This record gives sequence, structure tokens and C-alpha cells, in this order.
Amino acid sequence: MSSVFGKPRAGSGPQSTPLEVNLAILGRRGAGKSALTVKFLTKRFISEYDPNLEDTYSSEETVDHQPVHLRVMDTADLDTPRNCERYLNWAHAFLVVYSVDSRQSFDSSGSYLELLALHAKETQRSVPALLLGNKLDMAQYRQVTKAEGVALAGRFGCLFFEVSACLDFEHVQHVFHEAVREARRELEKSPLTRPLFISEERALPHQAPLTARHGLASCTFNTLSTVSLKEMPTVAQAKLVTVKSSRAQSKRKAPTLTLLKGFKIF
Ligand SMILES: Nc1nc2c(ncn2[C@@H]2O[C@H](COP(=O)(O)OP(=O)(O)OP(=O)(O)O)[C@@H](O)[C@H]2O)c(=O)[nH]1
Repeated sequence: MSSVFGKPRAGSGPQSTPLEVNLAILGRRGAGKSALTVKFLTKRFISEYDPNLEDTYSSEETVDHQPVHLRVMDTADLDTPRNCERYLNWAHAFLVVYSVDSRQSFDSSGSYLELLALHAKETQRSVPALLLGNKLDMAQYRQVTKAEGVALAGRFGCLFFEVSACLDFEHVQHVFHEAVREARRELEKSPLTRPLFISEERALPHQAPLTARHGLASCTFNTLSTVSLKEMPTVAQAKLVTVKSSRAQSKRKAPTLTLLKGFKIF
């Protein structure tokens, strides 16, 4: 089994194998998931993206002096969560993003948090989530107060941040690194750390009313005990390309982006 999709290790120290962390970014269309992802990976704010493109990026990070091989899935659901298994059983942590100038996106973030809570209950596998109120630079057009964000995060026991993809990089990086810390805490606790890919689709008997209530009708997931589990595909099966970001973009060490499953040129 390729080490890229191998069992994450919780070892520490500069010589240890990098900890492997999968992070999925969820949220309504337009909340700023791609902008935050690209800001974190390249330190740049880019205003236009293909909204239908879903990519997984890979980045070597150092968090608290520990090397981390971080994979970020920038999801592209439409208005509500769809085909969620691709990230529910893959991620070690979630960033749930809404835009402070959009009440609709805030409501959707509540649906995503409900979905994650439901999945955690059904699989008895707790995966940390962080709630992000994005577009803080648009605070004059706020439709969602900070107190509402704090309250929603409190309801689900997750960390909360207000950020902006077009303001300082350090704040965005801090949020992503907090997600890594949360994932690491959970990985150190849990003996079952390997991300699993579930091959069989079978809705739970009591699931329909719950998901329907939260507008998640198209989202099904399974308990670990009743389905066949497969390891995630190896990197050899995924389309892989490495892109070096432009030297002109920054005088600092330019990050190397590894793009899986799709190409995006910055
Ligand atoms: N002012 C401001 N605009 C932002 C910010 N983040 C994203 N945007 C803009 O909001 C729009 C949507 O951003 P995206 O990153 O494409 O949003 P998304 O959540 O990935 O949306 P989908 O790709 O459709 O799922 C784009 O025009 C971005 O430039 C931000 O922090 N501030």
C-alpha cells in the first residue's frame, strides 16, 4: 500500500514520518471554499474559479514543528450536501464555510454541521469540524452576526473563526493549522485512523426522516459494520500532477502544489 494513502502516524519530531491529514472544505456555493483553499496553498487571493471543479490538493506543512502531509478536498456541492460519502469517510477534519454576508450560506453551514453530527453518531467516529465565517472584509454587508456564528459553533462543539480569503494569509493559515491540530488530537485518540472508502450504498432505515428534515435527502451513508470497506485508491490510480507556483508570486519560498484528480492552473 502506498504510503501516501497509508495509515496516518501520530509520531512527533522532525525525523518522524509526516502525519497524514485529510481535510475537507464544505459549504454552500459561493461561500469562498476555493478562495480560502487557494489562499492557504499559494498565499494569493484569486477571484474566479470554476464552481463545478472539485479538487484535492496536497501540501507539505509543518505544524508545531511536526511535518504534516496535508490533503485538502475543495468540495463542489450545489446548494445542499450531495454524495457526501466521498468526503465523510475520507476526512480527518472538516472546515465548514459560510459567508458573513449571506444568510443562506449560514443556514447551509448549519445543515452541514447537522450532517457531520449525524454521521458521527451513526459511525461512532468523531471527526472534528471548524466553522468559518468567511468574507470578513465584507463586514459592512453582514447578514450574520459574529454572535450567531459563535452560537452555532457552540451547538456543535466546534471551533469558530471569522476570516477573509482576501485579507492576511497568516490568519487563513492559522485556521488550517488549527484543523490539523484538531485532526491530530482525534487521530492520537482513535485506533482506527485509516481513511476508509465505503463501496456499498445502503441507506439506514431511520435515516430518511432525519436527512429530509435537514435538506440532505440525497446524502446517504452507512454504518461501518454493515458494508464492505476498501482502502482509498493509491496515488498511482489518481491523476497526479505537480505544479510549481510562479516565482513572481512571492519572494518567500514558493510552495509546490500537487494536484490530484483534476488540473487547475493558478
Ligand atoms: N470579498 C471577498 N470575496 C470573496 C472571499 N472569498 C471568496 N470571495 C469571492 O466569492 C466568490 C465565490 O468564491 P469561491 O471561492 O468560488 O466560493 P466556493 O465556496 O468555492 O463556491 P463554489 O466553487 O461555487 O462551490 C468569488 O467571486 C470569490 O472571489 C472573501 O474573503 N472576500
